Amino acid sequence: MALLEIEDLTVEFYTEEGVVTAVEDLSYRIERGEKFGVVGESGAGKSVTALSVMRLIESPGRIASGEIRFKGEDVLGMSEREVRDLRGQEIAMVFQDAQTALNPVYTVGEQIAEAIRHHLDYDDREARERTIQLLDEVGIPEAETRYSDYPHEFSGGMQQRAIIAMALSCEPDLLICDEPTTALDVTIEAQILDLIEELADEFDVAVQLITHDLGVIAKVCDRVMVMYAGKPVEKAPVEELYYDPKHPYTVGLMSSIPRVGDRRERLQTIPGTMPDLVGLPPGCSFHPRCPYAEEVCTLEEPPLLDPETGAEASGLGEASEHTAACLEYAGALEDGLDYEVEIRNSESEPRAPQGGQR
Ligand SMILES: Nc1ncnc2c1ncn2[C@@H]1O[C@H](COP(=O)(O)OP(=O)(O)OP(=O)(O)O)[C@@H](O)[C@H]1O
Repeated sequence: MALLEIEDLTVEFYTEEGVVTAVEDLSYRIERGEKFGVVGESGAGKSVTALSVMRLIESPGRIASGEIRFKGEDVLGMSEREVRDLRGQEIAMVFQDAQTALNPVYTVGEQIAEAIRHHLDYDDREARERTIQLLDEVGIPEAETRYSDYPHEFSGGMQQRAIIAMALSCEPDLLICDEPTTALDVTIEAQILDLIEELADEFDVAVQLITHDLGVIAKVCDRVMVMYAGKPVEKAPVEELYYDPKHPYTVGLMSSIPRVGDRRERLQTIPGTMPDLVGLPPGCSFHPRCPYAEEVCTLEEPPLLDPETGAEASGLGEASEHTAACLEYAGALEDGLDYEVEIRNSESEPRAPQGGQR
């Protein structure tokens, strides 16, 4: 049994424009201690997926169908009280904006200590000691003194460290990080990613890392799911995704991995934008932006397939599996996919493939 199992999850929002299917038939699993990345452009459904796991989807949204199991327990069937315990003690979440997660009127230390007192049976002194220890572990210098600082006295990076300390304070088994470094500059981003990686190993906590940046996933994760318009389009162990991407959308994302110091607009190499989720294009949702699309792509919607055998992926899939939702692997494209992956071994990080031209 995996730590987290999501099966055929569909989440809808009832808006004035119509029903928005933000997530559709999504399945994935996260093993204990695994670092799992979810990547895709804005609006792909990454945050909605994470909020569903925490049962935090609010009106006008609802989980229309599917199953969510955490340690085998049916999350959607839990009482409110059970869900609160799940959020406090088993799954913690770190958001992009540390400022909104910290209350400006309490000191940083008090806020973390309060979370510890609330979730674990610690008295005031123990909670304070544990907080100082945690602040130290997340790399806040002079943790004892900084305990009494207010959030505004912390830099953005320090605030995010404090939030991570708070998230870890109740010893969760899963830490969901939703764009944890988007608001930070590149150097601080790298430090926070290192921290998340170190702490995941030290605290033996699984991580679901959500980002629009494949470079971030490469640094931290073991396995990755690429999402497009509410659906998974590719799932693979991270190295395989980098060296042998199978979906044209993934190739486009990789071509736009920014290099250090490069703040250009990301994803500029994939022309077009995510489709309107109220009226998704027929067939493959990516076909209007895909350089390899053929007529069949406007007619048929590809499921996740094994690129080698063309077999349809079953439900949650195996952790080692590499699958992609492209009709090429059903043998349906006449001209095939025509891109090459360029690997430069002189670089320490895997490099982007070069998208091919027709
Ligand atoms: N409260 C809401 N009301 C209506 N639609 C919503 C709401 N929240 C999300 N959606 C819909 O769900 C889609 C997916 O949103 P989601 O926040 O999961 O995307 P994302 O991949 O996390 O993007 P980002 O990187 O911008 O956070 C949105 O484009 C929007 O259409």
